[in-house]
Amino acid sequence: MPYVVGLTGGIGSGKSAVADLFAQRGITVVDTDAIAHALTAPGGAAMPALRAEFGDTVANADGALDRAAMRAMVFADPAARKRLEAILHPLIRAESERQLLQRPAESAYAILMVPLLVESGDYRKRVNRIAVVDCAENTQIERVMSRNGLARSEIERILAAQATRAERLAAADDVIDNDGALAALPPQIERLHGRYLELSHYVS
Ligand SMILES: CC(C)(COP(=O)(O)OP(=O)(O)OC[C@H]1O[C@@H](n2cnc3c(N)ncnc32)[C@H](O)[C@@H]1O)[C@@H](O)C(=O)NCCC(=O)NCCS
Ligand SMILES: Nc1ncnc2c1ncn2[C@@H]1O[C@H](COP(=O)(O)OP(=O)(O)OP(=O)(O)O)[C@@H](O)[C@H]1O
Repeated sequence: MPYVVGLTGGIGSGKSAVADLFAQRGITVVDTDAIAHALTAPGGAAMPALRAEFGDTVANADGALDRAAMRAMVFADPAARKRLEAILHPLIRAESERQLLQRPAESAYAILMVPLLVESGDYRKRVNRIAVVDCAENTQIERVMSRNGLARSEIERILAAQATRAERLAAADDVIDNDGALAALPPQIERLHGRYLELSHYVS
């Protein structure tokens, strides 16, 4: 079993920026957001079940999930979000497990990147350690507004569906501070990488 570090953080906190720095150090990154996107791409394995549950209008002409429409629906309606998650989460979990087990031997440990890790008992049990990318809520909102062009109110609804900053910090073994410049990340990741190499050495 590989040593697995769970990487989490709220929307726009900087998980992808942090994951890239681990990947540059030869570490396998299993990205559950990327898996969710693949499952809902044209011909994606989740699309038949999503059409059956929500109707054919959830798909675009090319067969991919209409992400903007689904986002508007599920972050306004917790029951719809549960129906979406009931279809996607088991598929995401199975695929992430498959990718973890397939990791190349050169990767001494693996990063499992899960936005909803703190919220999920299953993922918490699966990981050996939890690293949280942390920044102020307002920083998250500003970054997502400039990246996706989403309205502040829409981002606030997504934040409301996630654990709070305090809940995430309470679950963290390691905290990566991403309130500053991007240049502040590599020294933090270098230090954690050294620590994870040591820790994985003792369990493998
Ligand atoms: C609602 C969907 C279609 C919106 O798509 P969109 O392209 O706008 O966002 P994307 O998938 O890139 O996710 C961006 C971020 O939104 C947040 N988010 C996504 N799903 C959820 C959720 N169910 N609950 C809370 N926050 C969520 C996360 O911070 C994530 O990093 C999409 O997020 C989705 O299918 N969500 C359900 C699957 C899921 O829970 N994914 C989280 C990874 S396990
Ligand atoms: N320290 C930083 N300074 C400035 N911009 C940053 C910083 N960290 C991340 N960003 C930018 O903020 C946005 C969100 O970062 P990133 O995509 O890494 O977050 P994420 O946690 O993976 O987001 P999501 O949950 O939405 O997938 C990106 O456009 C990224 O380039």
